[in-house]
Amino acid sequence: MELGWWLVMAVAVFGARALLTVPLIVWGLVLAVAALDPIGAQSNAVFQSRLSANSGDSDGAAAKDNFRPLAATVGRTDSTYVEGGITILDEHRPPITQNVPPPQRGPALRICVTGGAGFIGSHLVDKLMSMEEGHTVIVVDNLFTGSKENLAQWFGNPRFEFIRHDVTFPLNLEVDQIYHLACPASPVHYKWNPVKTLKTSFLGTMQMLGLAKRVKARFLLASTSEIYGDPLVHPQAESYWGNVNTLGVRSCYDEGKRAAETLTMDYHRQEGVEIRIARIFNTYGPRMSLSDGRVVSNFVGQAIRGEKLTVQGNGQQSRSFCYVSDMVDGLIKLMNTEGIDGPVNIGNPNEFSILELSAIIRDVVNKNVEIDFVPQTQDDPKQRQPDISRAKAWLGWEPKIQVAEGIKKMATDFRTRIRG
Ligand SMILES: O=C(O)[C@H]1O[C@H](OP(=O)(O)OP(=O)(O)OC[C@H]2O[C@@H](n3ccc(=O)[nH]c3=O)[C@H](O)[C@@H]2O)[C@H](O)[C@@H](O)[C@@H]1O
Repeated sequence: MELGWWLVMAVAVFGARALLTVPLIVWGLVLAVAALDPIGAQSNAVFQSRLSANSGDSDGAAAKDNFRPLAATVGRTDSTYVEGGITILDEHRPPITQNVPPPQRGPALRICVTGGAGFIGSHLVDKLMSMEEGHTVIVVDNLFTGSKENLAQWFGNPRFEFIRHDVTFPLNLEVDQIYHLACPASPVHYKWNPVKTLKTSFLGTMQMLGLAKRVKARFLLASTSEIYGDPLVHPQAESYWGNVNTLGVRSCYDEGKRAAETLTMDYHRQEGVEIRIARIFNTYGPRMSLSDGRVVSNFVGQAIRGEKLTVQGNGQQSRSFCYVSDMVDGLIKLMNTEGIDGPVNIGNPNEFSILELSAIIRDVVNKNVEIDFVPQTQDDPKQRQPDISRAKAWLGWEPKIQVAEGIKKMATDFRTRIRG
């Protein structure tokens, strides 16, 4: 019988729609046979040549251009894969689950820096982002005292993220390390809203320790020399328990950080969280806020503007000043050194009275400014000098930058910002 009659009969018996499925079934059978083809490369070559023919390109290059480029799939550079002799487009690729070794965990870490938009925090971020390991850095900051400008160079970098967040509230992140710096550190700032300062120290540390526990991250607390209060032992070693007024105007910060240290140790002892406690002594450098209120930034700003240097009290009280790059190196060493078992002072043991500091700043920045003696603030510690034996022994760290050199660098930055 002629083919036309067969067709008329088939439509009458099965209907037109069923008839259309026949070519699809035939095509499926062809594919199945091809899958069993022992000479897969041959079928592949046929497939490739058909692509080439369709594109009018004899060597297949133009046809390949139609494929989605493949990014990072276990060393492959093309955008097809061959299975059973058939080349399959990338978008139809099944998940690769067999015969591929799991990705090796490299030294690049996901690192959270709370308070990363602040003075020390932003310098720490710069250093972490610049390290050859290729770390990803996630800054968490509510911008109360910090500023996005301090991080301007990193916005748009795929290894950098910024989260505007108040650390007293819960936060979920997947990270390997947490540097917890978030808290106002200038007496002017922390005394402005003491209740919030205490909440930030305690609740903020509690939230971030909870996160460290959940994701098994190593946690570094930025504590402070202020936990020694008005010290009766000089210089201050980590073994000294301090002399703090629980009721004074500075207590919100001092006692807040002392409670934060206790909480950190308890999360370590009770929950097994890997912790580090850095007791940070007075730190200075470029990028300090012009309205920070601390002595070095006040004096450098005043000297540049030609104003009198405001020495509080008689200027005989002492501090030991650490340049910010030394501080950041110390923090990173502390975080990454194994076997640390207790707090570590990070600071520069070179001690100066505030009057001596004013003389250095006049010498380096502006010899023509005068001193203005103004009232002393309540509970101001009379002396402070870190004993850094532990940092030397445990971390192999000690500061390198002398005060005059550091103040020169800081003055360059302040001049630009003050004079524009
Ligand atoms: O810079 C820091 O890293 C430290 O700053 C403060 O501690 P404090 O030592 O009181 O810092 P300043 O406010 O810079 O005061 C240092 C001394 O300079 C004096 N001062 C301050 C400002 C000023 O204009 N003139 C002046 O004589 C103060 O009376 C004080 O004796 C914080 O409380 C610490 O947590 C922080 O670690």
